[in-house]
Amino acid sequence: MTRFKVRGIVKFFQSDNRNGEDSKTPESSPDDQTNNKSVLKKVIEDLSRPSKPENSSFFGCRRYMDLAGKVAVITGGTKGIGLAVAKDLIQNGTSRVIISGRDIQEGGKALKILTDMCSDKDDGYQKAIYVPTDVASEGGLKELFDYTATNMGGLDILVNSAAILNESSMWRRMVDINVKALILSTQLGIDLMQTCKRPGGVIVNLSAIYAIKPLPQLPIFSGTKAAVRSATLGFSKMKYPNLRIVTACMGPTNTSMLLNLSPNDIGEWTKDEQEDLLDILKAKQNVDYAGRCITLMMQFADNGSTYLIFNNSLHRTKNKDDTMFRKKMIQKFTKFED
Ligand SMILES: NC(=O)C1=CN([C@@H]2O[C@H](COP(=O)(O)OP(=O)(O)OC[C@H]3O[C@@H](n4cnc5c(N)ncnc54)[C@H](O)[C@@H]3O)[C@@H](O)[C@H]2O)C=CC1
Ligand SMILES: CCC(=O)/C=C/C=C\C[C@@H](O)/C=C/C=C/C=C\[C@@H](O)CCCC(=O)O
Repeated sequence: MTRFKVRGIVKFFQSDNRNGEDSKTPESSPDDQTNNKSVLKKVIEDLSRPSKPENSSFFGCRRYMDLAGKVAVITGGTKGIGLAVAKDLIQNGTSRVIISGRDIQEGGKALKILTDMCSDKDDGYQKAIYVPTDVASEGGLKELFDYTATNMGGLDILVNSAAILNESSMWRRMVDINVKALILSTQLGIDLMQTCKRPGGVIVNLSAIYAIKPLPQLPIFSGTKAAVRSATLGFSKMKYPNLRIVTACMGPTNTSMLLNLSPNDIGEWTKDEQEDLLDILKAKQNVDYAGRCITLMMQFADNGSTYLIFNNSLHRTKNKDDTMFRKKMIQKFTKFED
């Protein structure tokens, strides 16, 4: 059990990241394992500072957004991390949670889970709503935001979780869904949050740890997630009044794609690459923990901040402006001298 306490909110998480993954790991020497682990450890140390779950504040942030009366839209909310966020929002008093996703059967199942959760404290209106949407379709995305504007009168929370992982000839679709759709959704979210009766809100865009340290096995996926991170930071620089736009870099999380992954899926890579990947995957985390962290980000995170949710712990990156070419950043590069 992991105890997670923030400003009086106490939640308990069952950590399941040790569930049998060792049995899937191919043999490697203890030295190799130590080396891989130390590389990974260094990446995390370099880019983040450890969370302090028992702290009475969230990384010293003073802001707190009350979820009561809020309307949330979650793209890719019918499964995995998106659904975990939806559950967490319902549990913590969000008034309306709209989940969207392509697959109607999946949407129906997710809606039942959410509806069952809120039936005993229903205030006479439907808290969870499923809107079938293919985010790859511009028209479909616009309909989702039009629906929200018309039926909810505005939007306070947007989580862009919809994505796919496919490095095959389908990679163009991956770019369409992971990058183009997320950018359009962010723009539509900003527009609605700006123009509704209660202007402002928070947008959380889901990136990946591979945006920071690309995986050789997933170059295109890593690239899409780097684009998400950078575009999100760029949007945050526009400093829309009362609007926060933040990035969650996800580490491997127990969702369907990862649960079904076996070492055979790892393909023809070098031994070092395979072990590096397996080391990362061994750190897979509880999906509900990921959902909880994303809600906390919504409530507390500063505009433009990036958080890493990795191995059942939450980290905030040191630099808000880490993609900007500042003097200090330039010093990290070797200058060309002829
Ligand atoms: N699970 C993990 O280990 C990691 C996840 N992430 C990111 O976290 C986010 C959530 O991932 P998971 O929950 O693991 O994935 P998942 O596959 O469990 O769920 C993805 C959701 O996106 C939806 N979706 C996919 N294509 C869509 C489309 N064209 N239109 C509408 N909805 C669509 C699916 O229906 C599903 O509800 C993604 O952005 C993913 O890239 C990043 C790194 C690691
Ligand atoms: C929304 C889907 C998504 O982004 C899910 C991400 C889940 C996990 C990413 C990461 O933690 C692990 C990936 C490991 C991949 C390992 C092997 C590859 O061979 C899989 C290739 C899958 C593909 O091409 O579709």
